[in-house]
Amino acid sequence: MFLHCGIACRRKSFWCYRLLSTYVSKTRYLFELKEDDDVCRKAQQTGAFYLFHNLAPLLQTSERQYLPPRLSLSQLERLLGKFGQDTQRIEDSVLIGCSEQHEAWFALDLGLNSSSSISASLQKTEMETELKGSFIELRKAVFQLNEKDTSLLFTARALLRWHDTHQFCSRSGQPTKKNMAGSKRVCPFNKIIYYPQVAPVVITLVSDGTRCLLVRQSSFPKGMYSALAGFCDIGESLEEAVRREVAEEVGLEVDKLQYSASQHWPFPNSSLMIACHATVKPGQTEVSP
Ligand SMILES: NC(=O)C1=CN([C@@H]2O[C@H](COP(=O)(O)OP(=O)(O)OC[C@H]3O[C@@H](n4cnc5c(N)ncnc54)[C@H](O)[C@@H]3O)[C@@H](O)[C@H]2O)C=CC1
Ligand SMILES: [Mg+2]
Repeated sequence: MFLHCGIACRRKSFWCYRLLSTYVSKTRYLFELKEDDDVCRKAQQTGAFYLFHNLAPLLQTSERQYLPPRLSLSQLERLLGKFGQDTQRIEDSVLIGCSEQHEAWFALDLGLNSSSSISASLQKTEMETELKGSFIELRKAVFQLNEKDTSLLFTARALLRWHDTHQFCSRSGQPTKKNMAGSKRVCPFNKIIYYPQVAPVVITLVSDGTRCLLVRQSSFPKGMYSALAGFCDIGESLEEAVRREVAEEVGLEVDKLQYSASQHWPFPNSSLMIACHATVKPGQTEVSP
């Protein structure tokens, strides 16, 4: 019976192994990196590092496009050495993804004051010269980056900012400690675990069937319009948030709505933008901002 089970299981695991897609294998590896500090530390040896300075990514220009250069661990250690920094600072890096071949990708901000070493912000201009690139505000660079780099740098910015602003336990007041991957912070005093926060936001294109409604905030650059957006309140469903935001901001009542797509948005804090199409009742199209 035992033998039979053993064979069956082995067969089963053989099939499981064979059937694992590259995507599933990558996803499980990322999960392991988040859960196991030793595996993550090992992954840094063969990984690649994206650099930031005060949340602005290091970018190089190539044919009117921006490309984020990647450094190996030894290149990063050499750089830190050159600027008189302790390699301990690498502990501040956060995991942002990995390749299909399991090369792990990390992001490190050299401009923010480090939490794991006493070193302060590194000089921006000197670093730009050394690295043959510029630290450019992500919001300004976004239209000259490809989709894959945008997504990685958005994740990196959001995670780096979250760690920078969540260094203390809100109950004990003690410094919290980040795990290697940066997927959480723990208070060593009372063991509370803090996970990176994402605020759900609805963004809705309202239409009366023939026209759609675009709006602008006074803070927008001249000529910029967008669909209606707003943060979800605690206790609300997605549908309730859309109805409330539309009523609050333009005084219209939503009749029907449909989910369309979603996107992570790291400005100013991490939010999940959930996009919907909404229609108002016929004849009820008087806008009151
Ligand atoms: N991708 C796009 O085209 C657009 C993106 N957005 C983004 O959508 C988000 C929400 O848009 P708004 O019209 O500003 O929201 P909103 O209409 O909910 O108004 C903002 C106000 O909501 C309150 N608020 C409630 N929860 C909040 C939270 N978790 N974080 C910050 N403020 C909170 C604050 O009082 C704040 O002043 C922003 O992050 C903005 O960057 C907004 C418009 C266009
Ligand atoms: Mg709004």
